[in-house]
Amino acid sequence: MLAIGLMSGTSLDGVDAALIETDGEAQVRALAFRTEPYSDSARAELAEATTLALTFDRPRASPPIVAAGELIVRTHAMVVQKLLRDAGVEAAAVDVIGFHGQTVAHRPDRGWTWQIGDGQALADATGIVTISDFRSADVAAGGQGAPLIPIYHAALAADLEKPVAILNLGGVANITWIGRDGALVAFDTGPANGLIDHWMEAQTGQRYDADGALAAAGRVDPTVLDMMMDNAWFDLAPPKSLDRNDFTLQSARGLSAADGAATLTAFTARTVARALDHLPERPRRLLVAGGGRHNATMLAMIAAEAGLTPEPTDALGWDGDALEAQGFAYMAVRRLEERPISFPGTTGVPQAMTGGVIHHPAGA
Ligand SMILES: Nc1ncnc2c1ncn2[C@@H]1O[C@H](COP(=O)(O)OP(=O)(O)OP(=O)(O)O)[C@@H](O)[C@H]1O
Ligand SMILES: CC(=O)N[C@H]1[C@@H]2OC[C@@H](O2)[C@@H](O)[C@@H]1O[C@H](C)C(=O)O
Repeated sequence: MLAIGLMSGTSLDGVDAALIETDGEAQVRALAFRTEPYSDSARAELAEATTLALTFDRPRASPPIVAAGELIVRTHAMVVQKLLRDAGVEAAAVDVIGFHGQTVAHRPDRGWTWQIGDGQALADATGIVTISDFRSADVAAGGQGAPLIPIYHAALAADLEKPVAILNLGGVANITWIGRDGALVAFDTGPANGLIDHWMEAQTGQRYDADGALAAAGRVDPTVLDMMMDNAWFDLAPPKSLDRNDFTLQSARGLSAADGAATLTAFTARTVARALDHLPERPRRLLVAGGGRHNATMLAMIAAEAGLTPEPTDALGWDGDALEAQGFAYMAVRRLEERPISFPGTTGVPQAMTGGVIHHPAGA
């Protein structure tokens, strides 16, 4: 099948869109990828929606969040058109879209997770069958609803020596471990770039610490780092997942811009090292995807803390910026075929299950 995957991640940097050809099993061919950055005003609107959503005890239609959802659909419909144009493919040739939407709040402990962006509206706008709301069925069944990407990681890594681990350094970090027998263990490990981005914005007005240059110029404050690590969440055995706002900058206040960047980057590295302790067996390789793989300081700190050299997935021919979007395309195909996307070892759901709601375009 030809499938498009659309991901708007926790960093709120933009919409990632990927076109792949896949059988929903071992075969995956990446055909096209692009990112549509959000404007500053769109980013602000989405950030406000997430702040508001977190104050709710359950998802409910609130005008600013409804408006943010419409913004999500408009942006995603536009990026689908651009992706199709890049690829020289007609909408009619595409079998399905996997539409993650934007997580505004993730509260599996309260029995819900909330991704905005109406799947029916996107199906109608594009004329393509669209799968949305990938996480809710898993949470309703008692799972964490995240991470979901492990089944895609497993497909990509089919021919690699095991055990192997794939680390995504997005706003939040998550790890997938694949054992010799194909067993999957996956969970969120802590913040990746989210806190650093907030720190950079507040301290320097820049959106992120390009290449980790500011962190490289600072010194890690060991007391602040210890304070940040002093959190029982890191001792918790998987399955576990995070909301992008579960950690704050509180402990770093008062540090210089560079020392804060260094300390927050070291925090990400140490939480990754700590996550490796929860794996059944040490992986032979640590492959790394997501925007954080461009941060040389972060990668060096992970190497030092974890004793494993993180290898960007790009060296294997897997575009580290595209994996999440490709993953939702892959999961959309699996949804159509009723194949599982979440597992006891990945989200903690009692039994492997599929997920996502199918929307057929109006008039189709
Ligand atoms: N050149 C770079 N140097 C340092 N950091 C970078 C660079 N490029 C991207 N990043 C970081 O990567 C982040 C975006 O990563 P990515 O797109 O993987 O996150 P996301 O998909 O939004 O998040 P999540 O995976 O949590 O949903 C940026 O916010 C920035 O912090
Ligand atoms: C609730 C939610 O949107 N979680 C995201 C987030 O971003 C990274 C990490 O936290 C991961 O658990 C998940 O996304 C990826 C794509 C996943 O589900 O695998």
